[in-house]
Formats: sequence, structure tokens, C-alpha cells
Amino acid sequence: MIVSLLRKSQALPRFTVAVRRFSSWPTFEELGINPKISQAASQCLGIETPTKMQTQIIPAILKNQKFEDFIVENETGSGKTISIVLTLLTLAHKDYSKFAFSDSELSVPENPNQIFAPRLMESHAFRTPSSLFIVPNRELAMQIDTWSKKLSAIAFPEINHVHLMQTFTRGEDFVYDQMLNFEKYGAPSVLVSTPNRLHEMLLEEKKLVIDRRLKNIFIDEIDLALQILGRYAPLTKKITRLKKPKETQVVLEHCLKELYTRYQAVRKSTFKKEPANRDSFMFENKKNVPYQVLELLYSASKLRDSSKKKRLISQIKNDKVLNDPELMDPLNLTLYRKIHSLCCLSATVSSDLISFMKSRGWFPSPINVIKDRDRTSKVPAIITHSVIVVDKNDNVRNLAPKGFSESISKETMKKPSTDISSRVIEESKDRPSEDNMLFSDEDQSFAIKQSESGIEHIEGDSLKQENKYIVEDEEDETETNGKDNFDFSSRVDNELYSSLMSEIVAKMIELERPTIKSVLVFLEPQRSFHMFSEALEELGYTSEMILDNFTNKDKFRETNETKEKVSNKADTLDNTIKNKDNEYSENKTDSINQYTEDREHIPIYIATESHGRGIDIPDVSHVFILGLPKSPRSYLHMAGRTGRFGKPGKAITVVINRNSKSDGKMRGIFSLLGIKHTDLEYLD
Ligand SMILES: Nc1ncnc2c1ncn2[C@@H]1O[C@H](COP(=O)(O)OP(=O)(O)OP(=O)(O)O)[C@@H](O)[C@H]1O
Repeated sequence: MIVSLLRKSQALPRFTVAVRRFSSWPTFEELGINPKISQAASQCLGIETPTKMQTQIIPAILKNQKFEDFIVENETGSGKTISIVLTLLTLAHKDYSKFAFSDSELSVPENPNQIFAPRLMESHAFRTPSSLFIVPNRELAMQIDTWSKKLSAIAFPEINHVHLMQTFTRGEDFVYDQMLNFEKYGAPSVLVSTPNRLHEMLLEEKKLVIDRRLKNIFIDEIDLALQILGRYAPLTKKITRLKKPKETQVVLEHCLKELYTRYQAVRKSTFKKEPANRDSFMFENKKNVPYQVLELLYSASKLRDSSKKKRLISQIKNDKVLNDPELMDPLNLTLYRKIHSLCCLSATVSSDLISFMKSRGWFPSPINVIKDRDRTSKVPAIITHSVIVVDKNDNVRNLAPKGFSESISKETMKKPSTDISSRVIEESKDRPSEDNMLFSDEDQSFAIKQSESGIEHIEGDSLKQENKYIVEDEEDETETNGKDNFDFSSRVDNELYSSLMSEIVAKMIELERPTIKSVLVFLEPQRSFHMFSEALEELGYTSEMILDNFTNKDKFRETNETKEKVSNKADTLDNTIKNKDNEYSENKTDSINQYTEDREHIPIYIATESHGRGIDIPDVSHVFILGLPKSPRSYLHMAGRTGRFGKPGKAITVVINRNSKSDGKMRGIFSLLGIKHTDLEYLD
């Protein structure tokens, strides 16, 4: 009855649309993505149905009338970066359609400060992009570049891509072409850049100018981009960081200052007593030293060593840079009407990181946090995690269960030894409990502690309560925050590391051969790529650095061809592998020469944690992490290069255990991330 009435009143079409909307999942087009771009995404990237996170973030950015700010925290490989690329291309195309012009009409002004002139509005050669996408490394920038070029070549073959998006990175191979495009066509609608290249363009070369055209700022992998120092960082390190902030912070604050100081006309009309300008306002209101300096002074006052305490306090008080309000005071953006939106993304955004960003004044109004609240772990459940421990005699085994390594660690603590790694334990034994931290995450959301009863970890709030104000002395740096502290395999020399690790990787590749598609190897930051890749080559495997994967198209094509070859041969290899598996368990020192012959056809990419952050290499089935990860977050991002968007993957960590702490540390990392360890069946 009601339906027939509705039909008569012609309300049914609207009603059915509403039902369809609520009953079915929206498409990318319905979220506002340009239909041509969504078709291209389906054609070249196989992206058809948006995820929950994508249904939230895409429309929020496209219809962001009030310039709201966002933090997107979702597990690795869940499509954060690609959703921003699709959204930005849609915005860029809108921009382009609004200001359509032919290349011959272009006239970029000689003077880069000449902006927003009517002549420019007609010719549309801008000096400012309308969106900035800051990514922490060149590899990720090149990946975004490749994605956007592919998509726009299919979606808009008639448009020169340089008007939509340009990418700036450092490196001889790139800068020349990038600058040529920029000089010729001006700023695109979307500019993707690494922080260091952006710093050069904005502050050194002064080629890029920030004006009100800039509406959206995105920062991918925000935790890596800022790398905030945690509460256990030495005070001297904190002072240095304050004086020399990370480049992402510098470029972002430069952009925000430019937006607000150049355009005071957009100041909030509700603001009662308007200051002459922001600088004078800040000056007039500065009754005290900047609060960040106050924090430092407070920390210094907690030092135990009184001579050091005095020295540091007077250094902080007298330091010109530290007392410069321009650098130390937060931006007071609440005074002005917001004309931009800031969106930060990562799989790991800690509350300390958010507090830091807020304390700098980057978010004058409440932030929208988009995260998957249903998940208990930020690591995709589809990844299996294993650890190979290499002991002092170079025997390999699975990760030891809990009681096992703790008993060893107690013994080691009692035994006097000249071994440097044991010395660290002995020294730490007599110190107060907070100083027995083995390592802690950069945001200090957790720590792993050495105690009399063994190795234990403390987490989140309990850690905050327990050690509210810990100040480390200068000399403690290596023990509390230095890389040495994180990774005891760093005490192994480069040559031994390369040969040992390459042999293990080679053996594992053979044993895992039936499921291997391509392999990503993470080296410790200080290790030589060449030494490792040569060691692998001696065993018959060719490898390449990840950047080549995005820049050298021929190599990439070759890699795809070889992948096919590998999969064709996979069936015939099956039997050989089973035999190899048995051989391996029987005699782990078997000659590597017995391995199958097509080993050079397996795509192996090499990266370090910072170069590999955020990248998406298709079909990485196995990730090898060669060395103890420096924190759970670090492990999560490295392991997250596999198991992407529902594809299965294995993360295998190889640790060289020189002092029996590695088992405890790995267990701590897994337990904090909510990960289960899977024993490799062919190891003891
Ligand atoms: N809706 C979708 N449908 C199918 N595939 C998708 C979808 N969204 C993303 N993908 C694929 O998932 C993979 C990971 O995407 P992306 O790199 O954007 O993830 P991410 O969340 O940024 O990862 P990370 O946190 O590791 O940087 C890509 O290969 C992408 O093509």
C-alpha cells in the first residue's frame, strides 16, 4: 500500500536510490573520484572496490569546505597512499578543467615572487601547487610518480601530466628533468616531494612560492618524517633536535607561516582586538621563555650530576637559537581563519606524535582521526612471522621460548667477561631500574627492560607513569638511544655480516621456493649494499636496490619476465626443493653449489628501513629483516612490505645472537605488536 502510494507520488526513484546507497558499498565514483580515474585504477592497478578507510577519507578530502585536518592511521598495505593519489588526481583534473590553457599560452614570470598576478591567472603558470604531498623518501615519491603517470595516461591521454602532478626528489638523475618541467610549465596542481628537495626549492633556490593557492598539505609516513625524540632521548640530543628540527617540520612550518603572514586579510573576523601583525603579537605576549625551552630547563634540573646540570642549564638559558621565539614558539594559527587542510598518514601514529604536532600549533581546530578501531594489531593478520637466531657458533635455530633465553641471560650477567656486549649488561645491572632500558620506541610508547628476573617489557601508560621524567646523561647516549643499543649484530663486522646473512637468505630462498614470488631484503642501516649484493651474487643470485625498481623501466620489465619464467619452472622445482629441505635439516653446512640453477631469476630487492618505508612492490611474498629491528614500529613497517592488501606473505627476521638478549627482544616486539611467532619447520 505504502509502496503504491509512493509510486504514485513519484517518490520511488529517490527511495530506491537511497536504499541502494545504504544497502550496497559505494563505488570510487560515488565517493567523488573522477570516473575516468576510477576506470584507470581498475584497469592498471586492479582497484575496484574502496575499503572502509577509503570510503571515509576520499569524500572527506574532496568535500572539505571547512578545511578540516585529518590523521589516517591504518595497517600497512591497506591503501592509504593510493587513496590520496586517486583523490589528488581528481582534484588536479578539476583544477585543470577550471584553468584550461594550452602549453603555448604559458608565460612563467621571471621573478618567482611575482605571484597571483592577473597575467598569471590567465596563463595559469603558477608558482604554487594547490596540493603538496610530502613523503619521507625518494623511493616512495617515485612510486607515487609512477602510479599517477600510469593513471593519468589512461584517464586523460590528452593532458600533459606535468600540469596535474610533478615530483621533486634529490639525485642527479632526477633534478635536471624535474627543474626543466617546472621552469617550462610552472607549478602543477599537485606537487609530490621529499622534505629535503622541498626545503631546497622553498628556502634555498626560492623557486617555489607559497600563496593561497595551496589548499591541501599531505604528509605520508608522518612518524618517520618527524621522528620525534622520546622521553629517554639524551638531553643534549633533545637540544640539538630543537635547534635543528627535521626538514619536514621546517618546510611545513614555512608553508604555514607563509600562508598566514602573507594573507592577513583572511584573519578571523570574530577576533576582537587584532594585532598589527603576527610577529608583534607574539613578541608582546612573550612574557616567558618559550615553553619548549622551559621543558628543557626542567629536564636539566632533574640531572643527577650537579656540574653537568649547571653547565646544561646555563647553556640552555644563554642559547640564542633556543630563545628565538620564531623557532621555538608554536604557530598561533587559531588567530586566523583556516585556509588549508593538513592530512597526516601512517600505520603508526602515537599519541606522543599527535601531542607534538598539536604543541607546534599545526592543528588549530579538532582533528578527525580515521582509524580501524576493530583491529587489535596494526600488522596485517595474513603475514606469518618467523625468527632465525644465529648463535655464537653460527648455528641457526628458531626463536627460543620464554624461559629459555632468560636463564641464559642471567648466567651471562654473572659471568665476568671482556666481551663488549656482555660488558653492557654488567654495567647496566648496578644502575637504577629506569637505566636498565634495553631499548624503547622513539615515541616511548613502550620499552624493554633488563631486570634481575630477566627481560621484561612495559607498555603505554604504565611506562609513562613509571618514568615520567627520565633524563639521560650525555654519556648514556649509546646505551639508551644509539643504534648499537638496538642491535647487537652491529658488533659483527661488515664482511662477516654480508657473508653470513647472504648465505642464510640464499638457503631460505631455496627452502621457501614453492611460495616465493619476489623477495625484499632489509639490511641494517649502516651495512654496505654492494658487499651484501656481491655476496649474494657469488651464490648465484642477482639483486637490485629498490629505487631501481621505480626508476629503471627496462629492469622492471625484465623482472616481470623473469617472474613468469620462475612461475613456469615452479612445478618442476617442487621435488628438488623437498629433497633440499631434507638435506638442509640433516646437514646445515651443505655446499650452496647444490642449489637449483635458476636462482638468478628470482627478483630480489634490497632496502634499508628508511628507504623502504611506505613502498609497494607488487608480489613481495617474502621479507627478510637482517638484524634486530630497532623498535616494534620499525619491525611493523618492514614486515608490512609483504601481506599487502590481503595477499599472503612471510616476514623472516635473522638475528645474530651474540649475548642471548635477542630472543627476549624479539619476543618483546612480537608481544607488543600482538604477533604470533611461527617456527620454521626445517630448523631445530
Ligand atoms: N581498494 C583497493 N582495491 C584493491 N587493491 C587496493 C585497494 N586499495 C589499495 N590497493 C592496493 O593495495 C596496495 C597497498 O596500497 P598502499 O601502498 O596505498 O597502502 P598503504 O596503506 O599506503 O601502505 P603502507 O602503510 O605500507 O604505506 C597497493 O598495491 C594498492 O594497489
